[in-house]
Amino acid sequence: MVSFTDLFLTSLLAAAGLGSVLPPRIGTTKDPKIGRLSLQQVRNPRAHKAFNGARATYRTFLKYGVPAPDYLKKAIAHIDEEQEEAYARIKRDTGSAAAIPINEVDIAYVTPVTVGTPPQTLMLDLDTGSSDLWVFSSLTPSSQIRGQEIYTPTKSSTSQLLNGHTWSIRYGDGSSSRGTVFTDNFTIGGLEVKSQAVQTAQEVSSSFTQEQSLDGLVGLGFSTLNTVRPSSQLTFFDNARPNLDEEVFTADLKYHATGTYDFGFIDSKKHNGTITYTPVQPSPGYWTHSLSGYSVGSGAFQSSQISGISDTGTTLLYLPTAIVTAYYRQVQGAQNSQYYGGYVFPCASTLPTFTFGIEGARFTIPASYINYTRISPTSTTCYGGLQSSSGLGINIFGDVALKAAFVVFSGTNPPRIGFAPK
Ligand SMILES: Cc1noc(C)c1CN(C)Cc1cc2n(n1)CCN(c1cc(N)ncn1)C2
Repeated sequence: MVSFTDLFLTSLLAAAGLGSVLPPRIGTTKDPKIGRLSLQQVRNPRAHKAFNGARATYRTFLKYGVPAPDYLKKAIAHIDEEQEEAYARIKRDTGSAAAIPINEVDIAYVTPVTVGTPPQTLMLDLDTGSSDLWVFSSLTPSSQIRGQEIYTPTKSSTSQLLNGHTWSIRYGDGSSSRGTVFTDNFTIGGLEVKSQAVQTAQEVSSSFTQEQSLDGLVGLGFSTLNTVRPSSQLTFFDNARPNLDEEVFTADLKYHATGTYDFGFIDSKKHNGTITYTPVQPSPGYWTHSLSGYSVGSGAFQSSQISGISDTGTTLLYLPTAIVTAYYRQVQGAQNSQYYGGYVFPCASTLPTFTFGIEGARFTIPASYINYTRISPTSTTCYGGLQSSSGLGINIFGDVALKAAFVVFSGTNPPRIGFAPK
């Protein structure tokens, strides 16, 4: 038989958050035959603070009506104080920084970062589709620099040459860069990584030279894709992860507006409703996952697993030809132009929306995102934000799709990616 006193003590300790130190709490089942009460205990889920023994002893004095000695009350305060200090010392890092479109059609987004001591500020493209952190630098030939900010390692007291290491990268559009490697302090949005591998460009292709608003890239793909040799280097996220509150970073990219990248936390003010997660295949190193299907305008949703990569460094949405033709079939005057290298249509066309599925959730890309840009400032022909992936060998969920959602890149084990409405 369980006495009233035991029940009282148990409920008192549970209420005091001490339930976690008790054997499991008591559930109740009544046995009609013998009128006995058997109680199965479960943990108090709310008991997350450390145990204060002095407080437990104090309560025992109370329980038996014995005045507690003064030293006991002081002991309770001493233990509480030390526990609070301990919690404060477990510093947990987070960061938050702007994602600024570099031109009027959101061709890419750049984020202010600092490198070195004293800090040198550069505007870099955070790119989940690659894993090299490279910058225009004092080692880049001046003929290849046109207005970009550069990192000068010799001006940083914390820079160190990574002797004998080089890198070379080529992107999907044929643009490329290569060079040498330093380590230095690197921060994004207040989140610092000491001794981050910073790849200094000794050569960049003309398309980077022409992009004066972009001083380099921060690869946020998996570190397996890093091109530094003889030993590959870790991405900023992989270096920061052990100190982050949560092993995540989020992308809140916006149409013709500045959004944010957050590291180490999920800002509930940036999304509405639930985040739908889906598994990520981390090999060979992209954020590879599947869509659960699509629909065009108000058409019926077509369920089908569409594997691809969520890539913040790619401007447009590239999907299988069958889906893309189904979309542009709804657009009067649309055609797949070899001359312009993709689907184009009269700029005055009324475009349908495009909806993609993540598991059971649905995300609709507004027509305006797909009316991407005029072929030229005076042209009446426009280029689509949705294009065929047939030449790429992979489907790419680029910025046109990602800016329609709040996206959580979760470096947990196993990795996963989450999409939420916003
Ligand atoms: C193109 C383009 N994309 O963004 C910008 C800026 C441009 C303009 N262009 C003149 C310059 C340029 C080319 C690239 N970039 N910048 C950024 C990285 N690129 C990627 C990343 C990635 N994950 N996948 C494919 N390419 C290619």
